[in-house]
Amino acid sequence: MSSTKPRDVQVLPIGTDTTVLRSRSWTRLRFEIEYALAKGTTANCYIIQGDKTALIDPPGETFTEIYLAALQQRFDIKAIDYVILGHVNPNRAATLKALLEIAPQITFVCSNPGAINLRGALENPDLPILVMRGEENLDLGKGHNLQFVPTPNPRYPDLLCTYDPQTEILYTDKLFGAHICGDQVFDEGWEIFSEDRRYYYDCLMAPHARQVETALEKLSDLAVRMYATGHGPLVRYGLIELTKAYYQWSQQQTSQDTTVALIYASAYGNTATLAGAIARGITKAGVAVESINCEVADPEEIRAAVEKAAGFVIGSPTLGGHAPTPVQTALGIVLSTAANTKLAGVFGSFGWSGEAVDLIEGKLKDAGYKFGFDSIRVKFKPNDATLQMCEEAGTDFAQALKKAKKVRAPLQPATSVEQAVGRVVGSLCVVTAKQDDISSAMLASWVSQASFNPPGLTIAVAKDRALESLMHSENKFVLNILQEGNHLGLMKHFLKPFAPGQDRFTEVAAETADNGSPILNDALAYLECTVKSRMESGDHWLVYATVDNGKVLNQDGVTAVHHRKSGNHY
Ligand SMILES: Cc1cc2nc3c(=O)[nH]c(=O)nc-3n(C[C@H](O)[C@H](O)[C@H](O)COP(=O)(O)O)c2cc1C
Repeated sequence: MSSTKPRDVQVLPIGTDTTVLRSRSWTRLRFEIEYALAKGTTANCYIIQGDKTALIDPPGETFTEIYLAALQQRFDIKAIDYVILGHVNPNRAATLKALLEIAPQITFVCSNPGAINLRGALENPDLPILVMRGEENLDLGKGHNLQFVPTPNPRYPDLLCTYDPQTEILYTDKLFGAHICGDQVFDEGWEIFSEDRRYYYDCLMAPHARQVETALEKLSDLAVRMYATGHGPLVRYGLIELTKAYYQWSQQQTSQDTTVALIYASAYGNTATLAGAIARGITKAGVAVESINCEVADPEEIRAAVEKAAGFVIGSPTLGGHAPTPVQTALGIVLSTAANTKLAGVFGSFGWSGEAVDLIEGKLKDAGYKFGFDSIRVKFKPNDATLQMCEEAGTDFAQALKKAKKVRAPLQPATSVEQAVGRVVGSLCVVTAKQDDISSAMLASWVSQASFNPPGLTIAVAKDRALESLMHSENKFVLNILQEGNHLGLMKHFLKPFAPGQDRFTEVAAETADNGSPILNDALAYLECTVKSRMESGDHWLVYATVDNGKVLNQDGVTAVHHRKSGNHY
């Protein structure tokens, strides 16, 4: 859905006295892991006009101008009484300042941590702010007697939901969103958004599933007809299913028996972005993350998380040649709590000298900890390739923990059922994919034709494969079918362990297909494919793709087939 359409603002009434203004960005947008599906996004703002007028969540500065124009066309900005912020993002400061210039009487409404951030972002210690702790109401008149529910989590400690009993709309900011841009304001045919909503949850919510569960409980008493989300389509039709799914996905995380404590601080968001990518890599390998923002966590919380975890990862920016004090305090707690048999990892963003990562790594090394990945040092803001590397480092970390557990459990011989399943054969293939600066590959034999018209096939991709992140709907890839007798070299190459972010193609002869993915010169045939959908099937994603193009490279060869002893292995 990537497009060159210009940014715009879509305006639609959604309830009594209530209108949404969706600032739309159609371009692919990938500067944080949750945008990896590259379908653009919308920044949703709402206006409620009771006797008093409230604006909820004005967009960031890339929209300031067109947003104000759209607002001015339909509403009297001078008449705005309140601006409610479900989350204070510093990039909204420009829009807020512009609003204040036109309407200096505006009172801001946010949570207590939000108020601290807002005073900083607007560089005004005397800003009029109504702080909502959960007990207070804000009566706009005409029945819009707003209630507020703080739903903090480590990544967004200031998150605040707003409920309007008049319209039964719950303004959820980060909760229940999706990064997708389109003309559809609501989620009619809601299943079409399932993959996007799941991915959004996996990236943004899974690392603090415990706090999501608490938020769901707090919100469960409200009679809600619609979730007015901060991003993507508003949730009306799939409301019950999405709520249930949030419960279920969170429960899947909180009931995992292996967890990693992900402890970090981030002054400007860069280290937090790295933390997000590492968390995604860990959770996709079936290990839970307990994410901890040292700036808001109390020592007991850090201690409990580290004690329970099989491993820990610490992230820190370098500020003034040091790790910030909350990170140093957390490090002290880790060193005094965690047995040195626990696996460790270190990462951080820096500007020029980057002492923080060295300091943390040094102290952990001195204490005898083993590392699940080489320490990650990223200059300022990470790019796509860095995020991929972080995700893969997270997966390696989780796999090392799982392997350590397996070693302790004795190996069982294959059961007769497993042996029988093993008699299902598949062709040996290599799936290759390249999107901009990111590429990946995977040996695959669970491949099968699935449709004649259109020509389509399915591929089972293990959830913890690096390639998995390039196998979402509308992604392109090449299926390289290997030739019997000429397959061992390629098989060996693609089965070997690669370092996080390592290029899989430097030592193999390949050309580029029309869809941008590599074609292996030694393949018997190749198919250029587009992912249409994916189905969750246990520990794999079953990817259905249609074939756009293809060619046999050697008419005399036959397909290499993979014979197995057990259905428990590839
Ligand atoms: C006040 C200040 C001091 C900084 N000091 C250092 C430093 O001593 N060494 C360094 O490598 N980078 C330094 N930086 C750069 C930050 O480490 C860099 O911006 C990093 O991306 C911040 O990560 P964060 O977004 O997670 O807070 C400094 C930045 C600021 C604003």
